[in-house]
Amino acid sequence: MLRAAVVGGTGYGAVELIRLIDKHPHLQLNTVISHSQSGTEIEEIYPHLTNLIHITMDEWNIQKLAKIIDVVFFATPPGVSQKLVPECRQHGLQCIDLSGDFRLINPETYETWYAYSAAPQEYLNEATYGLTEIYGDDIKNSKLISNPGCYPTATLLALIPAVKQGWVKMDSIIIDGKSGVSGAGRKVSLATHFSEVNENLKAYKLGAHQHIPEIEQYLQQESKEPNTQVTFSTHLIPMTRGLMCSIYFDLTEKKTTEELINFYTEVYSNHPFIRIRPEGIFPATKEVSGSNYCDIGIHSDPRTGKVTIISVIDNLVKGASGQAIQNLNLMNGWDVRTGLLEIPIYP
Ligand SMILES: NC(=O)C1=CN([C@@H]2O[C@H](COP(=O)(O)OP(=O)(O)OC[C@H]3O[C@@H](n4cnc5c(N)ncnc54)[C@H](OP(=O)(O)O)[C@@H]3O)[C@@H](O)[C@H]2O)C=CC1
Ligand SMILES: CC(=O)N[C@@H](CCC(=O)OP(=O)(O)O)C(=O)O
Repeated sequence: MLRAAVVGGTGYGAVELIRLIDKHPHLQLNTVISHSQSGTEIEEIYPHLTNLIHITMDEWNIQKLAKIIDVVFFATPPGVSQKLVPECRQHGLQCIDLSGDFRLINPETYETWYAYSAAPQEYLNEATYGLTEIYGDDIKNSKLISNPGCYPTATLLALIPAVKQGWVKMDSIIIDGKSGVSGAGRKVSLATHFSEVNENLKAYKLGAHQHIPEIEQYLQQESKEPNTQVTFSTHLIPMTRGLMCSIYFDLTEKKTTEELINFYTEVYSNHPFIRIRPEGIFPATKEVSGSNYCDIGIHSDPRTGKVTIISVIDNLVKGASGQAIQNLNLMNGWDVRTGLLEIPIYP
């Protein structure tokens, strides 16, 4: 049994981790750390946990923590984990960070897009990008995982197989992302106020989204194409969970829908959380809700020569806490599905 701590206790990422850890056969939730609510029972903040999780949230104290836990999940905003991970690693703890603090290799890029100082270089070097299906071999040997952002998860899983084959014209990629409001976390803001979001659809952070450099970094790495750039637009949609990326690109050589679907099905054949839809069928966010699946539909248009890929995830599961558990499974030699095999909640 591995003993776990979750940091950022009152947030959505944390409460989703608590749900997943609770049903994981090799994990025990030993402590929940809260910056704002230490001393408070978690069920006071989240009554849906009543009679299920009895934990009084605590404050951060590495000396105390190191004696009672083996792994720390950080579900905190940018700028927090980069200060706490070094002391965890010095005590030999496994770390999985849900924030963007360790995702960008170049510290200056992080500082530009996140407007915080970057994490110490030593730990940026140590961190492994936790896009499970693509970097599984590296994840198995890592003790510090930088969990991908939600949009990059849906986007990179959809693009990397074709990019690696050299089939994608790298200057043609357009990613149209849409997210439910829980993607913005639990904190209150005007942008996520009910009356602003309900029966409304709006674009946000155009040209300024922190996931742009993350997507470009990994597409560049996989394509070996210097200065890879993408057009990425994000939209807030009036639902709680779920994220869809509609991705468009030009092919470098002719490929039919059937050829692409067969290829993707083969690439992901040993990856239980990726489901490729048959020709003419495209996934919807509800089809993955509450689950760790990433569902992908592909269409190659013979008229225009353009490919459209639709990729959907639950932002809080495959886009955050589920993928974190999936990575922990790999790090510890457990079956990647452990604690995660769940039929999505439908309707
Ligand atoms: N929501 C999503 O779909 C996804 C989120 N992420 C990332 O995961 C991380 C957590 O997201 P999410 O749970 O949604 O965010 P929330 O805003 O819901 O929760 C973050 C929590 O972090 C704690 N916190 C806030 N400020 C500080 C601070 N200055 N120092 C220490 N702790 C602080 C708070 O909990 P407390 O006061 O109890 O400590 C807060 O509730 C973020 O980095 C986010 O970008 C990644 C992918 C998807
Ligand atoms: C709806 C919404 O606001 N979503 C957030 C996703 C946050 C996230 O996954 O991001 P990081 O961990 O990279 O900060 C956004 O678009 O910024």
